Amino acid sequence: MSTPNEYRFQVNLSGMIQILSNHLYSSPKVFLRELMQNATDAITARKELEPGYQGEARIELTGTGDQLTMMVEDNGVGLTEADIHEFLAMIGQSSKRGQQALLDGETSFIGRFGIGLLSCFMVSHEIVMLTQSVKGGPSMEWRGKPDGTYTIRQLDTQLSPGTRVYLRCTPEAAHYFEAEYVKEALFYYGALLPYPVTLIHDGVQSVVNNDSPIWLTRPELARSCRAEVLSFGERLLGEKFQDFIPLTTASGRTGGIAYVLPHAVNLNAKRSHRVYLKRMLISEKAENILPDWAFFVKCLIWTDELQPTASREHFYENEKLEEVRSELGDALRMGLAEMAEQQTERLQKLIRLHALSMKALAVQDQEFYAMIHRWLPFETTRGHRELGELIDEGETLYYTGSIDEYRQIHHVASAQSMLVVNAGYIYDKELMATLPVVLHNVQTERLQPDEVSMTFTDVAPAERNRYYDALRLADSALQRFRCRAEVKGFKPADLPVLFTLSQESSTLRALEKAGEESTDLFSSVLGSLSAGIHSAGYSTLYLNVNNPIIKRVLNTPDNQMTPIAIEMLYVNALMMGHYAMNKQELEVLNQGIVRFIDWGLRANTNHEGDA
Ligand SMILES: Nc1ncnc2c1ncn2[C@@H]1O[C@H](COP(=O)(O)OP(=O)(O)OP(=O)(O)O)[C@@H](O)[C@H]1O
Repeated sequence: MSTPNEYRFQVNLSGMIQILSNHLYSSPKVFLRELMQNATDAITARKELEPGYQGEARIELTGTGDQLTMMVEDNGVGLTEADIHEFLAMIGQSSKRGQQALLDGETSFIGRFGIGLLSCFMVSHEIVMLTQSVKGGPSMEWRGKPDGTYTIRQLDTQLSPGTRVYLRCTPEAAHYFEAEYVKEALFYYGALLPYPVTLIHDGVQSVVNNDSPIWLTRPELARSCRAEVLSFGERLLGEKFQDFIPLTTASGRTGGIAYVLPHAVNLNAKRSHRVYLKRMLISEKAENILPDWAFFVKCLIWTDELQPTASREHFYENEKLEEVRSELGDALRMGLAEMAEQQTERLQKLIRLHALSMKALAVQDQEFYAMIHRWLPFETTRGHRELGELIDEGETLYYTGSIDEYRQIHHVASAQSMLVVNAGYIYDKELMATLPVVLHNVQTERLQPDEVSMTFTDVAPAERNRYYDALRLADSALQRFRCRAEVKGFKPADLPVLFTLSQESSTLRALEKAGEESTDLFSSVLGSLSAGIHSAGYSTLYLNVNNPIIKRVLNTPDNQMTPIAIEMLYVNALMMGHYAMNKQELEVLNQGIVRFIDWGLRANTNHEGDA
């Protein structure tokens, strides 16, 4: 057997660049972020060698058209010839992964994957780097091409330590090299950088990041610089905010500002925050850095302890992230608690705008619920009210468990001034159920629609006897819907009937509806399930003796008209209660409408004939 020959994998660099640009980076514009990160890391490395060293970065734009060139210069550590061979000539190799960093995942640098520089090939056909290491040696030039070839040469002149990267734009990327665009992009990525970033164009120099405000590193000071914090948020996040909550953590290695969104947000809206790693913008879409309930804020967060993924757009889901997320959540919660104690008007305003968020949080945290409960809004039979007002009424708080249940009873309940909360919306049922646990002097009780009938007035036996014939006709008309008729008096008088379902009949209706829409096999399974609850599954159609139409129906029973009128009132009550109708009920509705039109027209023709 011959010995196997050993070969080395070859990398198709242009193929890899395609993959990176299509799958890793969201847009070619990220090349500037990668260059700024490298400059920042180089300055950090130099500061480690020379504590107190003042770093800076300069970005110069020259030329026009296809000669448009960008130069990004830093006064960081630079590279020796050996460094170039080790780190620039080898994709995936990075000078930023020291032994310790590998062991504990901690590093003072942003880069770690050894691929960031390749993003420059999305906007340029060549990367030229001139560099001088602080360790000495000659100044070097490295030229890399997207086909994977590169050249290295020693320069005749000695540069001062640091690195310059030159890129000449491709025609498609010209936009990313325009001065206005570059200025905005530099601010976007580098607004918080702790060293000056200067843009030079047409002989004009401008520093794009002014001095970092003090509250950046110490968010607890932000409150005393309110106007400045708000205008900073507006410039960075493009929205006019009116309120914010500083976010601090115990370690002080992550912090930020949570700007309260000035508009209500959809529960499903993406909760993306802007995160700076070592003061450099890493992600504007970080979704996983705050708890889910924090959808009423947009945050600027800075951290030096989390690890970004290679795309930089997310952070690794690890224990550290979990810890930071929960600490930031606590800080937000504490900010709200402080408002509840000291600035109730501010909190009230916030809750009005973001009630859903507050309710989500209150469901999770009873202490918080107790603190803010007074301002939570609910829909009730007495209009939209805040919970504090409802509690002050001093009554047991009745609530329904679904919107449909509420619809069934709210006419009757509100006509009788009965206070019922519609707890059918998200979180409301849980909040009503746990309220007595949170506030011991408050009673709540879930109301079933059939319990509302208890507030009806009974009809005297003699009067009831008079309706015997009409009720018999009504019962037999409703028999096939497993419903019975009952006469009661209730308000409002213009409500002719009220339909209520017991728990069993509600299940039965749902099973039957599902059966109609399922395959034969499944519907027979559902059929056998429903057989078990048939006997108990009767619903009730309450006929309101105070209503003029019902009075007429009850007082003039008619073998032909009464059953049809009762059937129509029955389907009408189903519609009012938002029940899904089965086929049989829909047929009744259709036939009834046609019949009534027919009668109406006939009656009209007869009148005309009379005339
Ligand atoms: N401005 C610079 N100054 C000094 N060294 C640099 C500079 N830019 C790049 N390098 C060197 O080139 C290497 C490769 O850079 P590249 O941006 O591709 O990857 P990285 O920054 O190490 O990691 P990542 O892919 O996570 O950004 C770096 O590890 C660093 O050694």
